[in-house]
Amino acid sequence: MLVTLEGLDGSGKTTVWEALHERYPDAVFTREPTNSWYGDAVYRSIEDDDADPLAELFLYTADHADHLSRVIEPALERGDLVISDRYSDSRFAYQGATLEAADGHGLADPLEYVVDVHRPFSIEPDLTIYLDLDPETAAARAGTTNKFERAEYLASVRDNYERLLERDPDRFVRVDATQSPEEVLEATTDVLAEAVGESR
Ligand SMILES: Nc1ncnc2c1ncn2[C@@H]1O[C@H](COP(=O)(O)OP(=O)(O)O)[C@@H](O)[C@H]1O
Ligand SMILES: Cc1cn([C@H]2C[C@H](O)[C@@H](COP(=O)(O)OP(=O)(O)O)O2)c(=O)[nH]c1=O
Repeated sequence: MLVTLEGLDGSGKTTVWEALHERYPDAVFTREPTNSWYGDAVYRSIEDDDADPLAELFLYTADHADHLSRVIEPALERGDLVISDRYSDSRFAYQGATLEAADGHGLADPLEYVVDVHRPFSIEPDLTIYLDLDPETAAARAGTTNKFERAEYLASVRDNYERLLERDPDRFVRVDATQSPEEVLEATTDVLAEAVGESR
């Protein structure tokens, strides 16, 4: 079973993901960007304020393809529970917003384009937990250390996440990320326990 955690920078994904290690000791914990050299390339791009948005999309997507074949597919074939801190929806929301800000880069609907790029080869999560937080609080928590962590940009990323939730209401579960870390963890654990129970 593939579970993904999504949300704006600073929404508390990594905090929850780390706490879940203890609750699900047998699960495979993974993340995007990954710790491979593809992931290193992605982090170089994040630090580059002038990165071409389309080039950046394909760097992230290369990292995702490698993540699928090296980590996700083998784990799912073994029947493991996989919990990923960010996954394809981050690309749909973030690169959709970056391309949109670049006048769509000639694309009629950047978010749909990014979804289409993934469709032939990617694996859809069984469950996506969306940590919902307003962009101002998210940017403040994240510390605005990179180009993606500014409130204005995060507002358009959040709009994209809302589109994704609307088109896929059965896969997404929204968790209110303004709650305390303990409450966010409890809500996430409840959702996970139900989903894991159902899949047995
Ligand atoms: N529920 C919460 N309420 C307040 N602060 C939080 C909460 N969850 C995480 N934080 C803090 O916000 C910052 C970003 O959290 P993090 O888990 O790294 O978010 P993300 O992985 O989504 O970027 C960290 O300093 C973390 O301690
Ligand atoms: C996985 C992924 C991340 N990102 C962005 C979100 C983050 O600003 C940055 C690094 O991701 P991450 O290390 O998960 O940041 P955080 O823990 O602050 O949420 O990359 C994308 O734009 N597209 C993607 O596909």
